[in-house]
Amino acid sequence: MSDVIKNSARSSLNQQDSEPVLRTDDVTKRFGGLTAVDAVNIEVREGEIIGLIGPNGAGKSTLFNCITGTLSADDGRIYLQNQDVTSWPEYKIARAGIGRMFQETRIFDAMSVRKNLLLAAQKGDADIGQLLRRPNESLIARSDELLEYVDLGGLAETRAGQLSFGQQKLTEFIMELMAEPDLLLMDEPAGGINPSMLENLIEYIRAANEDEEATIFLIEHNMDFVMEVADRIYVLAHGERIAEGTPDEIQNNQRVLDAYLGRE
Ligand SMILES: Nc1ncnc2c1ncn2[C@@H]1O[C@H](COP(=O)(O)OP(=O)(O)OP(=O)(O)O)[C@@H](O)[C@H]1O
Repeated sequence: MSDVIKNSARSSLNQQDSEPVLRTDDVTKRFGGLTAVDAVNIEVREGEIIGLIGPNGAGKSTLFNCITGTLSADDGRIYLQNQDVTSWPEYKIARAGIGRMFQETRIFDAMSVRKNLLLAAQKGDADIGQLLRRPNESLIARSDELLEYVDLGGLAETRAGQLSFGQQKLTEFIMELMAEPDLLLMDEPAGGINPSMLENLIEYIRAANEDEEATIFLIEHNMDFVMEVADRIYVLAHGERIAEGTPDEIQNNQRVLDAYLGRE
């Protein structure tokens, strides 16, 4: 599996022509006198892997929270698949096709990996008892397929609490994919992952992107990781969008370097 990914040249996929899955139009969020997100415009197109970086306190999490409806934006608009979702509640945005993977894992330790995956696939009004007692075959097949993806094939019946932190993160990643989101937001996926596993994680994210057509928007502090995995990167500093470009462009952008050195 990983060889397939390694050998497949990163397709340019004509993403420039694809539809925006997510678009923010001058999104602004204030906390008292502090403008945490200041008229930020971003666009994530179908099939892209987009990075969101910036120094501590730049407004990255606040922007994510506005997109998912966890916080409501004070100004500006947010569009999901061209639909204005700005004032929608969080549950409705989640149902509209946004998945979110957090830094800390949210797995049920006492349940098997498989049950965690099946639960993650549930739609809002599913009968959970029924889902776990008599899961449908296609969901089981999908959970098997995704477990193979991240090389956790043998662990379906293992109690999730027995997995290592890295394995739990991978489980959480495929839990999100079970629900087939139009857009997956990932909050520091590389955080806490040991260095030897980082290359694998990059391959898994790319595999999901290429084979599952998952569109991914991720916050990341690990520069090597984000430069390798992302097609394009947005940079925030003090709530403002200060740059957008390919990893090469961002690495050579003086304004970005200054922001990280505290010169902004
Ligand atoms: N609920 C809140 N109430 C008040 N201020 C907040 C709140 N949430 C965030 N802030 C402030 O807004 C600014 C942006 O914070 P945010 O967490 O979005 O930044 P970040 O880029 O995600 O930072 P980090 O990389 O450190 O996680 C910071 O100054 C932070 O202190």
